Amino acid sequence: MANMIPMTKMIPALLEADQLPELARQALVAEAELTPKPGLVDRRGSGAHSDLSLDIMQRSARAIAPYFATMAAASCMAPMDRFLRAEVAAIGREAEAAMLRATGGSNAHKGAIWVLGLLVTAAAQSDSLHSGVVAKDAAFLAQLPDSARPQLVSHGDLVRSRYGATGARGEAYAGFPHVVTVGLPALRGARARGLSETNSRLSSLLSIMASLEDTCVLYRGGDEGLQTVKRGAKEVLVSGGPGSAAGDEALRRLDRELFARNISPGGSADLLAATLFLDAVERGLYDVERDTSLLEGSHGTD
Ligand SMILES: CC(C)(COP(=O)(O)OP(=O)(O)OC[C@H]1O[C@@H](n2cnc3c(N)ncnc32)[C@H](O[C@H]2O[C@H](COP(=O)(O)OP(=O)(O)OP(=O)(O)O)[C@@H](O)[C@H]2O)[C@@H]1O)[C@@H](O)C(=O)NCCC(=O)NCCS
Ligand SMILES: Nc1ncnc2[nH]cnc12
Repeated sequence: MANMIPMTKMIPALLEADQLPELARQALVAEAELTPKPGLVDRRGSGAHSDLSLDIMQRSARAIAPYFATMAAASCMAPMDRFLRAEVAAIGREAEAAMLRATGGSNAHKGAIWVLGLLVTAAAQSDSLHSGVVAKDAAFLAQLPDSARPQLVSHGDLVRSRYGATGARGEAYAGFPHVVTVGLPALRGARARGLSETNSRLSSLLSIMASLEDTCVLYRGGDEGLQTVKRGAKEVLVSGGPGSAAGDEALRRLDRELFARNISPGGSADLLAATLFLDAVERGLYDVERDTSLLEGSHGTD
């Protein structure tokens, strides 16, 4: 695997191209560690997953990070065209295989490989670190043909034919609206209101959950399950949000309900990771010496 990045290709402003994969890894770990997340793996346990744990999520993040580096390197050396799209798709499929090896066959981060892979590739050759610009470039790349796409039928395909949900592909083709116009404003709005970093990240996740057509939820819980997730997330937010007594009570109710119905908002979790990634990229957060900037505040205790 060629993951050397030419030193001449620097990201303008504060980031260098080889810092992007590390930020992507940090975003995945920060998402996994964020607690308490309804139905999802977090520091408390496995949520609605019998085959995932925090340790498995962390192993998966470590296993796929080198592939983000390979994508960034490929992006530095090529224009944004169908050849780069094909190369990134091939690297993405290698990353999925590495994830499955690291997790003993569990699907920890398939959606995240797609979302962060596209964003890392776009950011590595963007003249701007503005989240909207990076997301738009990533959308352009996603829309180019994936010539080696296997003929397998995924859960997303089944849900698309049953409910018409466009899922992870639709989110990317549209320029990641749940990241740029939902997750990021919610994260920053919560910070501006003085919420802790943990509660700001939870507010961002819940805002995404309140409107996303999450194909993981649809696959396991059907349309009724999706309405439960959307309604429950809105209820937490309108009750005062995470950190308020009523909001925390509504969050605990939602968590119990998703656990009982075996529903997990995995797509929303991936888009929270993408939100944290773009937030860090735009703010030039990466700190080579300390290597911890994005992970601070993800422990559920601040
Ligand atoms: C475009 C691809 C992502 C393939 O998409 P498709 O829809 O065909 O495939 P799925 O297998 O259904 O995976 C999609 C995953 O995307 C996440 N997701 C769901 N809804 C959305 C949404 N609206 N927006 C964004 N992202 C979304 C979600 O991933 C997370 O959930 C997974 C865990 O869920 P779980 O229920 O446990 O899943 P399983 O174990 O599979 O099933 P159960 O039996 O347990 O129920 C976890 O992976 C999270 O990450 C969906 O799962 C893309 O893969 C693709 O085409 N790749 C080709 C390579 C390529 O072009 N790459 C380029 C850039 S890298
Ligand atoms: N924390 C999490 N729990 C379960 N599935 C996920 N997919 C991405 N992040 C996840």
